[in-house]
Amino acid sequence: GSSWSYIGPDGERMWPKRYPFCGGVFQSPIDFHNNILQYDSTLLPIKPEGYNVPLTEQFVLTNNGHSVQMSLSPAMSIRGLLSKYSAAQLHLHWGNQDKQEGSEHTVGGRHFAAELHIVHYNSDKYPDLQTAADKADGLAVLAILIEIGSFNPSYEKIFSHFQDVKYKDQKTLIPGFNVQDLLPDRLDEYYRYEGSLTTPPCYPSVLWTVFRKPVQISAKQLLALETALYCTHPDDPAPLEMVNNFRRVQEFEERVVSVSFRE
Ligand SMILES: NS(=O)(=O)c1c(F)c(F)c(S(=O)(=O)CCO)c(N[C@H]2CCc3ccccc32)c1F
Ligand SMILES: [Zn+2]
Repeated sequence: GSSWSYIGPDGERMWPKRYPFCGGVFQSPIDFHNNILQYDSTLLPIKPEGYNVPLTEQFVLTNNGHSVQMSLSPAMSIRGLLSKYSAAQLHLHWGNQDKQEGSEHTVGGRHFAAELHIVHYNSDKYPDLQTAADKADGLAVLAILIEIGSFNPSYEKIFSHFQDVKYKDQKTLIPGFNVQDLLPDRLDEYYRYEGSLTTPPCYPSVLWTVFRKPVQISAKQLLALETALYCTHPDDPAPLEMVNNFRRVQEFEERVVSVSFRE
């Protein structure tokens, strides 16, 4: 029941009034353009561990009113960072059927169709996501840019359940699958910077890894994402479609984005 939205009186321009960090430093998302990128040869490939979750396990898919989120197993983690980061949840950001440009991060000022975020917390230092969420070294989010192309059977393992989570607070169970199949194949090529949660409370606690290579889903899959879900409860007299749930790119002065790739 958080009191913020992406549109209207509680929209992103008003977030800082209730959530001061949203008007603070190190805010995300940002635009990746040439004169802020710096090659860093020390950046290691991201190494997912425990991502291949057996069919016998289940993920909880929830409509939380802002996005559709899938709980992840704490047995899932990523290596290659200073600490071990354990997976907590994944969720998506997208546009609408008339403007299919709903990614949060942009490249050369261009939006992708959508963006997947896999949220991890520093499990070397903190017991859970809530404790880690407001700590400077608390979170690591993997961002996967999504473009229109061929049908993606891995994303379909999530998308095929949208009819069961149409409305706020609805949940359903998804059999385990290899979450690594949601990632592009090049885990060694990415943008890296210190930023924030892109939703309130906007804590500046996120080490962002945005993969250079986008993944593809079909036009039909993207349309399902853009038209299936509502921000409101089933009985709400004023239903609100869950569309355009992306924050605009933030000012990025005197900050550098490290890249793990040359040209
Ligand atoms: N784009 S993003 O990766 O920054 C990001 C979101 F975009 C987003 F929507 C959520 S949420 O939990 O689904 C809803 C708002 O908290 C979270 N969840 C985070 C926000 C802070 C927090 C605290 C406890 C549990 C989850 C989260 C999030 F980290
Ligand atoms: Zn997100």
